[in-house]
Amino acid sequence: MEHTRLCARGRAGLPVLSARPLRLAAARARARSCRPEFLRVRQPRTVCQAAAAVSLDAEDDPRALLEGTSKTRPAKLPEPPKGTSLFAVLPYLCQLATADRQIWWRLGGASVLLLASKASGIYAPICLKKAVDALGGVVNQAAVHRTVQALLLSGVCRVFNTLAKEAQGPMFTPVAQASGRRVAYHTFSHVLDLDISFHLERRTGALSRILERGTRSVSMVFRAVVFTFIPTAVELILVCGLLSRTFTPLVSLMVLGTFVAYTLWTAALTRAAAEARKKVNKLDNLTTGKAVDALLNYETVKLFNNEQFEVDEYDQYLSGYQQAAVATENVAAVLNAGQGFILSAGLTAVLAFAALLSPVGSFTAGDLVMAQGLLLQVAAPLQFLGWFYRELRQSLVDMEAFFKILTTQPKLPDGHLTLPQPSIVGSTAGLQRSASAPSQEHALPQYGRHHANGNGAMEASTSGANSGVSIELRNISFGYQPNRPVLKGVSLKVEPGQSCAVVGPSGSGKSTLLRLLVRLYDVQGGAVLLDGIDVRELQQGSLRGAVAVVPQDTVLFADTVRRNIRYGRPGASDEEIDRAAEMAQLKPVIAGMAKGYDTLVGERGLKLSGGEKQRVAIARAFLRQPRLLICDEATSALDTATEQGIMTSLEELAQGRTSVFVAHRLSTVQRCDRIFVMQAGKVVEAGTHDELLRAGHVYADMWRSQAQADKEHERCIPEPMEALPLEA
Ligand SMILES: Nc1ncnc2c1ncn2[C@@H]1O[C@H](COP(=O)(O)OP(=O)(O)OP(=O)(O)O)[C@@H](O)[C@H]1O
Repeated sequence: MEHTRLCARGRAGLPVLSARPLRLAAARARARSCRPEFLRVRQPRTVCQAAAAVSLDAEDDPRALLEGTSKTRPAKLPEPPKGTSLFAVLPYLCQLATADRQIWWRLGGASVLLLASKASGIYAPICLKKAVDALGGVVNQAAVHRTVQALLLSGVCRVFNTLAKEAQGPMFTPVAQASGRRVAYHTFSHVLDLDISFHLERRTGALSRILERGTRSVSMVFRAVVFTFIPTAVELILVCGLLSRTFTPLVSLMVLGTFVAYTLWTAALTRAAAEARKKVNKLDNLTTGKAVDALLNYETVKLFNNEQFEVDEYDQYLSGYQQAAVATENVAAVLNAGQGFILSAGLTAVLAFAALLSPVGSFTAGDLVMAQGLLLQVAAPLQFLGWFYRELRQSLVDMEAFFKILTTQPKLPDGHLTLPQPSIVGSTAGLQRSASAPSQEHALPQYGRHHANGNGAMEASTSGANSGVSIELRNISFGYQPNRPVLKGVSLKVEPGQSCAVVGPSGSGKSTLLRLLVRLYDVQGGAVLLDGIDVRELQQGSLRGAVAVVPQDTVLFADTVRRNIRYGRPGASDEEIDRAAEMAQLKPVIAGMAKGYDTLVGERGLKLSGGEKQRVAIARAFLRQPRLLICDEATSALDTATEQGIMTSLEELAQGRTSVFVAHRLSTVQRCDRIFVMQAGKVVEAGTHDELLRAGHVYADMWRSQAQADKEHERCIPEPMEALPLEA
């Protein structure tokens, strides 16, 4: 445990970064030592890519470590407790542990071992008493024999005591570990279920610290109770019984008095330390959050030459943390000193009074040796108990923030309806039609069937058949903040299978409109309807399972190209992935990679260019074969030639589905069935490209100015190199 603490907090007790950012930081250092000209000559982004490459290529495949692990999902978590006192948390932990079917025999085994270890621990001083008493009279050969026998037996008892104590760990640890896994599983799942606004309000680094400390606390409390508090209580009862019998019950009362004073002192000071700990935790969250933020924005930091600025800001948090940590350490020092004093004074008094209060002649020298042994025996875990109690209090503080997250309810309650399945079944097209070696199962028309992985992605598309959803926005209004409306009464309709475009100036609310379509937020007025159903009444799984989004900024997982594409439909075969990559014009890029599909793309996909990342997102959409395709500036990072090729592919994908394109470059959406022009949160015009040009308003102006800009751009393109004179 001490080891874990050191790892988590660093040697000086300061928070350190988790392994991943550390690797990135190490890679950054290595990248720094490279010749900057070399890095710059290749491509501007190479500094960051080199860092990612060094950190990730060197890694072994983590999946190799997971062979043979359990695939069964952990049982549901009990309701988190209302408070975070030990009495509120204990029933929660009991409920947690009892879900494990092994608990009862393990608990029985651990109890037997506990009693055996405590009994043998107590019997050792009794043997010592016998050894001393044997030498109390005439010291002859027989007396020495008896002493040696007693000493040997005492040694055996101590060995047995240690073995039985150590065996309790393997007996109970699987239960504690299973509970830890269960808590971590459900917490992670819960956090993923929370809505986007929860995540936008929090820093990822800080959130991960809260979760990490929370799950650690659960196992800490477990250990404190099962391995320390209960065994110490059992030992105390046994020792007090023995002391009462040997001396007088008053001696036992004095032992109990020492324990009570010790506990009260510990409790009082720990309460004060808990307040200081809360501050330490907050600063710890901020420090980690700051570091993670800077590392995630590594490229920006580098390009603006702001390393020192970032380090200075980080250091401010570090110094705040340092102050708060020193304050808690001071409280801990006072606490430890008081505990030491109470224990030493109390136990000395117990021994002295045992001799004074007991009738003369009623006890032997051996009895005093035994009492000393017993008291030391019971005091040893007590010193531990103090540390454990402090840890326990701190764990309870850590749990407060953790339970707060666990009890946070998503602001978007799930609906109960599912999208009606498309009724028209046509011939298979898209991936099935063109996949080089489709599996037999996938070769069948599969309308209305959700994929076995449960993500709801459609597995087939139609050529000519219509599996699209209808979209209707009824006078919707929305703002991220109450006093700043973004959408002000937007109404529009798109028929199933139609393609539409949303265009307009930056900040007019186009992406916001798309977020409302997939219900990342709820509208504040009006309604969003898909297939005539208010999205608030739809199960979010059913809604998102029918949609594929190609976002404005694609961020990839730190995994292989193959796994990143497969994310569009986790059950997809390699052939389907290959076909999707082809449709997204990604194959030439993959062919140029050393490990092809198995190339790692780096942290957040940093090893790929913006256009390549965008094409991975497009490949995912092809794989998903959605009923509603949403492209938010899907080709903005591509050159014109690649853009045209991909637009043709996307148009093919869009056939028989409903599609919504947000684009700034109007030429990419002119073939859409309907174009909605937005300005300042309102739809100001709607129609086909030709209709809008004829109308001669906003769209026509945008078109003219873009055409003008394109012409000027063409004029600026220099002549081919060979046509230029070699010397001016
Ligand atoms: N999460 C958010 N919280 C608060 N305000 C936001 C949030 N996201 C967007 N906004 C604001 O909402 C407005 C509309 O943003 P939106 O992204 O929808 O515009 P857009 O038309 O898609 O712009 P662009 O073409 O530049 O992508 C902007 O003023 C933006 O600052």
